Amino acid sequence: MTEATGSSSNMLQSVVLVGMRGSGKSFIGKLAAAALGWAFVDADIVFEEKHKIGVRDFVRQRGWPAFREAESQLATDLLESHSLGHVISFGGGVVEVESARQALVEYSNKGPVVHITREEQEIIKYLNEETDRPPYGESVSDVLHRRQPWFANCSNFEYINPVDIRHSTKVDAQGDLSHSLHPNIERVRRDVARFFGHVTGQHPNLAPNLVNNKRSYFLCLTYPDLTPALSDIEELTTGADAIELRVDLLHSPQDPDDLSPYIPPVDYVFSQLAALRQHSDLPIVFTARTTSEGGKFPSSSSAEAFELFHTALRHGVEYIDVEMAWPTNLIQNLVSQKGQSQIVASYHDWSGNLKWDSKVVEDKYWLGESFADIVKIVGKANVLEDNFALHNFVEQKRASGAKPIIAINMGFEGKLSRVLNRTFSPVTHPLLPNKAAPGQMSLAEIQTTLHSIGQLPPLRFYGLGKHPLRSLLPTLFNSAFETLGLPHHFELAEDKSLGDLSTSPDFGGALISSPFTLDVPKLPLSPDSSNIGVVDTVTAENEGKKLTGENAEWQALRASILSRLPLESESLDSALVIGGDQNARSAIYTLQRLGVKTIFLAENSSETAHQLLETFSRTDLRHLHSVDQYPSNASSPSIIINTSPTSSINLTPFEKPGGSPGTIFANPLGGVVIDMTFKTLTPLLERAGEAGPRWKLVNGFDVTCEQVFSQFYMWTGRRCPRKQIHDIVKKASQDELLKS
Ligand SMILES: O=C1C[C@@](O)(C(=O)O)C[C@@H](O)[C@@H]1O
Repeated sequence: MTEATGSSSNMLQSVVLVGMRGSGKSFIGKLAAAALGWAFVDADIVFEEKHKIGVRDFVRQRGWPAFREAESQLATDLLESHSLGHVISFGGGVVEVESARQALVEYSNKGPVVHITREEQEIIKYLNEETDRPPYGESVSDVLHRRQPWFANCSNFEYINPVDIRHSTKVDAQGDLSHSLHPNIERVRRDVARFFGHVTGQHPNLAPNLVNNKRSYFLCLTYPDLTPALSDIEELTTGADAIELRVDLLHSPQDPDDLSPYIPPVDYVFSQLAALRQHSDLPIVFTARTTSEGGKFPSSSSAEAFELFHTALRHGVEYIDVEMAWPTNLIQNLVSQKGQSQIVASYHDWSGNLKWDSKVVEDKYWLGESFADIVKIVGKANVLEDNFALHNFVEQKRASGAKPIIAINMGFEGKLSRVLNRTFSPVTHPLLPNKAAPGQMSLAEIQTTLHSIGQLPPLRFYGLGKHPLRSLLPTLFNSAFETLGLPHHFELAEDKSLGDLSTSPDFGGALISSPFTLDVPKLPLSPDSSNIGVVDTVTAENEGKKLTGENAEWQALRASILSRLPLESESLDSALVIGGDQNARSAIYTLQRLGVKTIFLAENSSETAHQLLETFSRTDLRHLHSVDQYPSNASSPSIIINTSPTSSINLTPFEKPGGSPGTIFANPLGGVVIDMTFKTLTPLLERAGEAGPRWKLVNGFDVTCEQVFSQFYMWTGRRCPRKQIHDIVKKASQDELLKS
């Protein structure tokens, strides 16, 4: 098996996909290419273009050996000619030829070769339904088993295709607030983006707060089997920066309970990881805590531990916790293979005898520092003063520009050290079956304590302007602050000016709705809000001294679309924006950023339309005076956004049942229809619903939820409790009073 690539490789180095026919290489490859903004190359298609004959016919006319030779020649050529900025998918049989295997192994020393895997039964089912490719002349299962070791040897990463084709037809949704109705699309897209962003180094999935030296936390999962807890992962991890998978605590339900010592089987560990990845894109801290350091992993089983660690790197795990007591040569080898992932060097002393000002601690620190990205030292406090000694040690190291350090005292007396620790504080959650260590606190408990001891100043956030859901905003933000134990407060300040509010040192930020949106005085703008020309959020840093104007709406639109857009919609040829008022700017910008080729704007005022055409002059934006002018020869849109409840555009074509105008809903793959009106169902959404279940419906409430998530993150640097917000908004949307 080749290993994860060293960090010196070029980050534009193309990604190569190998794996069995039917494992989903093209499907995952196209999603990966879209996420990276790279081009996708299907080697089979290049083969057909080059040889002017289909793969199936080539094999029929010239036989398998000739095909294999031509295929492996092409593979070697492609690795050279497309070595940068591409996602290249190779035919499953490429590994049958020795020279192609060698070329892949060589390539894996500089770029990612990803083995796409999928359950055997899934592959067989898929191939039984498919007739385009030449028959093997042997059973799929035999072919799979023969090639399996080659795939593993030639690749340095592995990605488990998360799409369960046996269930994928059930992915459907109506225009309801609940995200959980269409989880697969969102999860698959996010997971592919996370994995490929990380392994290419384009967007390493590392915790941003850790990088910026802000306070960061990881949640320690203590389940033997995560399956029953998966639906709670979002709630459990709210506000956290990473998730610790305590591999030593995993126990397969298929193994007897009393096996001791117990090492969870590799397959079990990585199927648990894959399941976890489907419920969170937070970075994972992969830990096999040994019995001598307080865990359950046999301390003498270094070979098994390092097999797990190397496999974790292959699966794109972001942080690996390596105890300093493991053999040096094994550690060094792992470090040399870490690629974009990071190593945490850890040392635990449970005895209660660890002295933070001792040579032992100093030596452990420098040992960890010599090979890891983060050093973790955990002792046990007997008295409160043990935490002061720990704190002094950390502050000294920090003052000398040290690497990030996690320093904790276990035990009840050690809680203060958990509150003061800044980097990756391990936290628990009330819903977990048990704590990973004595004295562990929840994230909310730590925040509340930080506030009580004067370390987390309360900030004030304001709602300016007349937001359509203004009566709800304080509840949304304040309940989210409360859940995370943050001492902040949100209030409406509709008649106040940003200038007056932002001079106060406790100013945390503001949300701005029209009529203020366009004339925020001389605020430095983020690149997005400056391109859009609309500010709806103000963030404050440096005790309010550094303000920035942001746009959360486009982020909300992008999230609403990406979580619903059919996975098969790989190229977005066209989209329709209805109405040209202020929201149209963020809508057009979102579509542009998503790579939509042609955007039609239905707006009856030529003046309004022309202003937008000028702003977005680099986009292929075409003006229509009405929706039914949508050209019959243009491809049907995959995304339709009605931007305004008071749109001047005539929506009567949508008003009568069955009356969908022209080709608007004709896209066979369906798509996403967003009506930013604050009604659960509008004529546009109703017509889209009639067009079939492939159309996913989004209303103003849905978009607002996403906007709140973005604003909350911009203000606090922490993820918002999503379900809680959804529930509040859903309840409100059912309230007749809000349906104005
Ligand atoms: O190393 C640590 C710290 C810890 O032991 C604690 O004290 O919170 C919890 C462990 O899960 C983690 O790996």
